[in-house]
Amino acid sequence: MRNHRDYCIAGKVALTWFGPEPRVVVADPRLFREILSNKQGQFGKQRSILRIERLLANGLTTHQGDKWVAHRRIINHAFHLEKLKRMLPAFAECSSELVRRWGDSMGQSDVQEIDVWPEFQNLTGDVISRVAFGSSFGEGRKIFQLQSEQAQNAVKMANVMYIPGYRFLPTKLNTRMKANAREVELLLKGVITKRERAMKDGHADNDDLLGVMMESNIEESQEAGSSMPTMTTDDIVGELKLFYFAGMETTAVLLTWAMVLLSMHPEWQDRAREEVLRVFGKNQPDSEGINRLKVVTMILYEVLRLYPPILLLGREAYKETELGGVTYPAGVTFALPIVCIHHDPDVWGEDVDEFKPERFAEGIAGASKNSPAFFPFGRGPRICVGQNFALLEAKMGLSVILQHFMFELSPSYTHSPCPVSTLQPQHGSHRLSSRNSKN
Ligand code: HEM
Repeated sequence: MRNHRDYCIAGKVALTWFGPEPRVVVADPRLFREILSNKQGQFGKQRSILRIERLLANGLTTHQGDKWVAHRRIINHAFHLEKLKRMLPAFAECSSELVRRWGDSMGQSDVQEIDVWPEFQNLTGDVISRVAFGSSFGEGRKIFQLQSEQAQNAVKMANVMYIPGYRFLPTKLNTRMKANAREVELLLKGVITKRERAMKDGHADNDDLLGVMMESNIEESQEAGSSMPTMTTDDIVGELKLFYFAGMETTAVLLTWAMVLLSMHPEWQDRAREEVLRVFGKNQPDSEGINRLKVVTMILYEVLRLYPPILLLGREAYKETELGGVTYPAGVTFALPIVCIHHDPDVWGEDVDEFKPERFAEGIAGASKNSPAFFPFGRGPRICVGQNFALLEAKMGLSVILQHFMFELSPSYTHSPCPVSTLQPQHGSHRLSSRNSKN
């Protein structure tokens, strides 16, 4: 290997040592795009991260090669905007339940402190349970609770991961994780078997994620001329488990930071509410109206720029590769810090750390200097399959809240974004004052 100076390109690439592998940190948006686009197929997901992800769910994020291609095609279909429109009533129902609960807990008073971070975790868990399973929402909810516990356990486990073989020891944590995994699997297989039976009998309601995924699984295998479905039941279980991990906390932190920033910038809160009331009045938001929300979209993009839920992506050179004029040996890992690119003054201007949704007035392409540098959902073939889902969910949630409440930060709030599995408010009890909107 050459000396580390060889690995620095224009001050935006630096070599660091993390664990047993050399890591190259890439903070140049052009190289960032080149790696994520992976046109020559030389980059794969970082193998050490894949091992941790597999502990939680064996799904799209951990698949490689042909299996990933086949699954991605089926899942893309399930997350297509047209399909998501059919799921909109489920999004609306969960958001309305949330504001109903907030309203009830306020009783006669005008002002109340609400800890929105756990509230949004519950909301996004409910949404994924309802959107994924439709009428089997009850089982979905139980799965969501178990998966939330699994995610917390996985963070604990990652902290002791460096002890070789530790995860195979019968510790309390390992035993609990195994028991949870078994229970989730049983519940999911039960829901899938029930749905398969209903599909055969011709009375399945296929407007949910599970139904759409099972339908496109059958279509895909028919197109390939195979009598066997492309995805097995175990594969579907893996993908459903993944949706909880990939989609729950990410969207919950997006909504949380959106509430924080709109509390800090009441002028933008007013503009967003004005838009929501102009488009929907007090009616339930519909997909046609959601498409017309320009201010709310600009706000969500700016929140994702300042507080990207996923801070860093990892790629590994699976073979010797040339990048920015430097040749790297196979096995080098590239750390792609989304958060650094999103806070680079050379890319966004001197006001980079300010909340200015107007940057996105002309869309994403025009928001940064020279070339697009907005990567909250990644980029290239592995780009987040759930980004339409997440934005629809966030727009629905925020619109319904704005229709019913005005909000400001509680005096007890301390601003301290903290990277856990996602970028979260460190002081978990994240209080905000809310009161009924006079509009
Ligand atoms: C604000 C919310 C979200 C953010 C910021 C986000 C971010 C990301 C990012 C950065 C990646 C790329 C990872 C990589 O390249 O290694 C990704 C992948 C993925 N996301 Fe999301 N995500 C969000 C919501 C969701 C939702 C709601 C779902 C599903 C319900 C979802 C499902 C997935 C899946 C399955 C992948 C793997 C794609 C693949 O490997 O082909 N995400 N997400």
